[in-house]
Amino acid sequence: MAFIIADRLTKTFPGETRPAVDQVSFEIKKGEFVVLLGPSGCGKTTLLKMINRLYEPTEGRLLIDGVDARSMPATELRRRIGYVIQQTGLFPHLRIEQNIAVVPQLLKWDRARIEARIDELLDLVELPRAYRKRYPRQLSGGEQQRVGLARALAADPSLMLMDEPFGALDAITRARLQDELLRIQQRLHKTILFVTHDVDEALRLADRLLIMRAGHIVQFDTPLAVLAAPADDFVRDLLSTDDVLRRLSLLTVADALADNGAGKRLAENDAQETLQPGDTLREALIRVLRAGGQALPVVANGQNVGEISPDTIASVLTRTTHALSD
Ligand SMILES: Nc1ncnc2c1ncn2[C@@H]1O[C@H](COP(=O)(O)OP(=O)(O)OP(=O)(O)O)[C@@H](O)[C@H]1O
Repeated sequence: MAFIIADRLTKTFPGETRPAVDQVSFEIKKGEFVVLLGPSGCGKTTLLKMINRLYEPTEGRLLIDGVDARSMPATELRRRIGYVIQQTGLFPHLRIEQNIAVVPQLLKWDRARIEARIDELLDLVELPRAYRKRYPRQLSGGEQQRVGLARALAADPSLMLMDEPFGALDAITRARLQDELLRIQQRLHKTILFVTHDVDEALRLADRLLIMRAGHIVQFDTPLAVLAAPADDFVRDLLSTDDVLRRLSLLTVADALADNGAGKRLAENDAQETLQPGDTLREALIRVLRAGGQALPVVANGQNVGEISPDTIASVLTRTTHALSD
C-alpha cells in the first residue's frame, strides 16, 4: 500500500470562490523523494500544509501509512512529520541544542538520549558540535538551514515536508545543501515532499515531480519522463528553458564513459583540470568549454579512467534526445 494516499483533497479558503487546491489525488511510495513544482500561487504550500494539518482540508481524505490523518490530534500528527521551511522557523531565543531538542522534549525522551541525539544530528548535517551553545543569529543562513533540517529529523520521522528550504540561499550554498539532502535521503530513506519553483532544483532532487497549476496536478512522473513527454504546453514551457543543459544535468560523466569505452587507460595528460565520474555532464560541459574545448581526463581513485570531449557530450545528448523523443 502506498505510504501517502491523497483522495480528492481540496482547500477553499474562507471567502474565496475558487479552491487553492482542487480535488487533488495522488499516491506516494515509502522512501520516495517527490518534488512539488509549479508557478507562484498554484497551491504547493497549501497542499503541503494539508498533509501536516496546518490547514484542514475542506474536502477529501488523506491517509498516511494507512492511517487517516484526521484520526489523531493535529499536534500529535505534526510531531510525527518533519517540517522544514524557508525561514527556518528556529526559535531565536533558544540555543541550537535547544532548538534541535524541541520535539524529543515534547515526546519526553530522557536527557541522555536527547543529548546523544543532538550530537548525532549535528554530525549528520555536518555542523561542529561546538555550535550547540550558539543562538541562531550567530549562524549563517546555510548553517541555520542545516539546524532546521536537524530539528526536523530529531525524532526520526518517516515523512519530511520541506517548503522551499533552500530558497533564500546563494547558489553555491544551495547546491551543497541539495547534495547533503540527497546523501541523508540515501542513508535514512525518508519519504520527502519538497516544494520549490526552481526547475533545476526539482530535476536534481526528485524521484518524481508533481507538477501543479492553478490548484490541479498536471503531471506526476519521473524527471526524465516529464522531460521526454510533457503533459501539455504549460509543462513544456515550465521545463523547456535551457532544456539541453537540464538534460545534461541529469547525466553523469560515468554515463558518458559507459557509452565510450569505460576503463580505457589513457596516456599521461598534462591538463590541469580533471573530471570525476560523479560530475554531471552539465558541469563537464562547462569545464570542457572553459578549457578551450579540450578533452579533459576523468580520474577515479587516482587512476585515469577515460576522457570527456565536446564530441562525447554531443553524442550522449543526441542519443538521449532520440531516446527521449522515441
Ligand atoms: N491563508 C490563506 N488565505 C487565503 N488565501 C490563501 C491563503 N494561503 C494561500 N492562499 C491562496 O491560495 C493560493 C495558493 O497559495 P499557495 O501558497 O499554496 O501557493 P504556492 O504554489 O505555494 O505559491 P508560492 O510558490 O508563491 O509559495 C494562492 O492564490 C493564495 O493567494
